Amino acid sequence: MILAHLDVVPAPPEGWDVPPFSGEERDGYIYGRGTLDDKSCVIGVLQALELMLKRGYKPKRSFYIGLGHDEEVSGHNGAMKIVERLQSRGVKLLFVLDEGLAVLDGVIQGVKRPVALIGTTEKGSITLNLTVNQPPGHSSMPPEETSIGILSAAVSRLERNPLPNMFGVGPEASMFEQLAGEFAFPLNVMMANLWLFSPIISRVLERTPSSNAIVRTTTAITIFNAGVKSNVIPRMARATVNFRIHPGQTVTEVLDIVRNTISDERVEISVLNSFDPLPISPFDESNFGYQTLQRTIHSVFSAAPVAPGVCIGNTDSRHFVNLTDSIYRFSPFKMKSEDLSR
Ligand SMILES: CCCCCCCC/C=C\CCCCCCCC(=O)N[C@@H](Cc1ccc(O)cc1)C(=O)O
Repeated sequence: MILAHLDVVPAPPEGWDVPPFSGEERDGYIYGRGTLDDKSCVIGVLQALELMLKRGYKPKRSFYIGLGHDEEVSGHNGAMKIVERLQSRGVKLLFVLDEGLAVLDGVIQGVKRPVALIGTTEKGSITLNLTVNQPPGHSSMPPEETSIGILSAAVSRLERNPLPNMFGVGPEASMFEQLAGEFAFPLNVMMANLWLFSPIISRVLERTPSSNAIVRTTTAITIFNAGVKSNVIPRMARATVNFRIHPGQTVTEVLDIVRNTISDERVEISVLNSFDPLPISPFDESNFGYQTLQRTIHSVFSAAPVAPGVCIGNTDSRHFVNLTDSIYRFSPFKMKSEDLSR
């Protein structure tokens, strides 16, 4: 089964060089909301189908295409409904392919050639609301601590105490082992001997946001709200924090650590949503899905080396775990490091 999604995140007008829904082409890039995520995959699938129909191609086995319309808000009415329908028909899938990792060109420090990473798992997630309620008042006679001050301190403790570096505990180690030959000396020797060098490598990886995201559960403060007037001390302050859980940890473990880090009973913690990291899909030589993908990537991307990786974002494919044990996340395009912020 091949998945992609039609919806995009909002596109407020400010900050765009071109209108966000113009799809304008400039210097070899198409600009527009959702170009990467996930219109390119949708168009790729549709064009392939059109070509196959035109050529009268008869596939050797049945396949499904699933185009979700609400992936960006967790896929409850798109992907989940598709899964329900397939389950009611007793369908089992050989493998699922969804958006995810890509052919990375210069993204992994020390690797010269473009390498294709197939996401064989994806991180879990927890979204929390942190709320502080303290007596309101007039700014002319402030108390020692306000709701805003207490909440800011809690949020700052979370940022200053990141969750532990888990390099070597999760599947990201297999990625570096498989890519060892792509690094120049002495990194090639270090990657092939992680039993000895993983303490050094893990420290290097945590220095950059994209590689830090693969070695630990990340903490992102995404919403912060309090106050309505400059001379009024508000009763309530609230922050939203999103954690992306490393495959070596669980929701329960992360929540325990977060409670200990905040360690302030005045900060009420409520879980808005959470799920554990996804199971690791097989990537051995006998796995039909992984091998088919690897062969296809080799033929399209000039024999780029292929390795399993951890998808740091979440996808609709996470809803398919009861239909198959083989879920792969790969978007068929090249990504350079400067593209990560696009
Ligand atoms: C050693 C260095 C390795 C660096 C690897 C970095 C490569 C980055 C390449 C691609 C980024 C991965 C993006 C994956 C697709 C993410 C899709 C997405 O945006 N999802 C959202 C929304 C969402 C979707 C489904 C859910 O169930 C929840 C949320 C997200 O927030 O994750």
